[in-house]
Amino acid sequence: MTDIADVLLVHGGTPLEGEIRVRGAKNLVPKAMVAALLGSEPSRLRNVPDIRDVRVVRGLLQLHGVTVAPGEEPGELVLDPTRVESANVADIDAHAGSSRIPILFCGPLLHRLGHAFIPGLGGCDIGGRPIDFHFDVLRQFGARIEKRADGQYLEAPRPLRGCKIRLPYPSVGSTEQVLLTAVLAEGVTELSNAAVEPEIEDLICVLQKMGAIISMDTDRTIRITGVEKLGGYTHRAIPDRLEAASWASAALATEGDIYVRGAQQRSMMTFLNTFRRVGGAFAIDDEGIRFWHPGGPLNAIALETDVHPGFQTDWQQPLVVALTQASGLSIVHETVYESRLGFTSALNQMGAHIQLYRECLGGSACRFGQRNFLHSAVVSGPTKLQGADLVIPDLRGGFSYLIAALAAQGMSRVHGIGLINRGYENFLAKLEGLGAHIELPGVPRPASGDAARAAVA
Ligand SMILES: CC(=O)N[C@H]1[C@@H](OP(=O)(O)OP(=O)(O)OC[C@H]2O[C@@H](n3ccc(=O)[nH]c3=O)[C@H](O)[C@@H]2O)O[C@H](CO)[C@@H](O)[C@@H]1O
Ligand SMILES: C=C(OP(=O)(O)O)C(=O)O
Repeated sequence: MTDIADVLLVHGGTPLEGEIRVRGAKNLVPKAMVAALLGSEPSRLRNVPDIRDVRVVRGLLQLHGVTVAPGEEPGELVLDPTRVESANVADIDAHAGSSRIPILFCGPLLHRLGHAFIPGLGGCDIGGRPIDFHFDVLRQFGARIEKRADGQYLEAPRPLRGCKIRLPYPSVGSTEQVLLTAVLAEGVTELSNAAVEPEIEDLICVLQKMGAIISMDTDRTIRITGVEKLGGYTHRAIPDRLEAASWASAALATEGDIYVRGAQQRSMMTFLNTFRRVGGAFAIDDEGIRFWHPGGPLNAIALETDVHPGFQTDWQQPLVVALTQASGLSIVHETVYESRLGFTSALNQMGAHIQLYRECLGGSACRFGQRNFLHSAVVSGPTKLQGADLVIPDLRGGFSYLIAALAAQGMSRVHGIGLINRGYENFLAKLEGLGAHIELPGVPRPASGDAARAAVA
């Protein structure tokens, strides 16, 4: 049963207007925290958001003897890895919780301790999310992996050695696994078909600051020359382009106007082009990006998710809500995850017309085409949305339901909002600051000035 404090009442129909701030990227910050484990000195990470994935990694680092303390400026963490130690596997399991990051502890712990443990992983339920590439990679470095009832146990009988690896698909996590393992492995590692998302580039920046030698070729090949020792780093995390795009989609779907302080053009090029094709307006300055609905009808588009520099899959779900308001037929082809369109059935209950297909609709045939996955959608719009009872299925799906509820007429009851904390810092205060009419049953609303201040804090 859903906890009462986990239910949000949303009174829709009011455009979201005002300013919010995004801080460091969910898909970089926890990994930069793991990288600190590789150093022989403390590291300083800035622009750290207060989200659940950060708390999970903080807990796991502390279990391994890393001191994690606040730094001088707000949102700064100082991570001291000088006394790394083994942790109890039951404690690791208890802390790993909802995040996928624990698998990235493998390389650093194999280097520091000679052994590691992978607990059950969390992360969004948007596909099978196997970890076979991670295991293949770790074995190639020389790790031994043993599956037991409570998780996977790893050991490095000899120092890990650099190797030549080709990923079957440019997986973000597997690329990071290679980076975090290769930097202290003996010799050279060559990784081809690597993922090159902006968060991966930022992780490479972190590792380079620590003393790693990493080069990237134009053909998605990354070369890492192992070094004997790494120092600490001081780094400001890149802003969260996924959260920024979610607020942009919220502005469009609610016919609103949101200035996203911290949003950066460079990492959002593809999103911005798509947003403009749909008919959204934006203006970029040095501090952030303003997104708004310029009035008039929105345009239906064809959209295909892909690895960077393609349209990021985590942008897909929030934008689909805006596409329910566009005139005509939009086609969405999800090529990264096989089951990332299930959230649309609740949108249909609210009045949207979204039909799912097993075929690859759109540009190219993808890995899911000849299989039984509903991974393409046709969205016909515009449709008026009505408030409904919604149960949040995953992180971006959850934020999408908030957008849909805010765009809808009447009241929605959104269950399971705790999940949204995994990737959206302070989202309730941000919503309040943008003028959303929301209520947590049994919890008094802050004064509107307090909410507006909290939204940009
Ligand atoms: C914490 C984090 O950074 N999460 C992001 C990361 O997830 P994550 O790193 O888990 O995603 P991957 O890029 O690894 O996954 C992409 C595809 O590769 C497949 N795959 C992956 C690994 C493996 O061992 N075997 C395998 O088959 C997956 O099932 C999926 O179909 O990148 C995704 C793609 O940009 C984003 O949606 C997630 O927000
Ligand atoms: C899929 C996502 O994250 P994770 O990999 O942490 O589940 C996401 O951020 O949308």
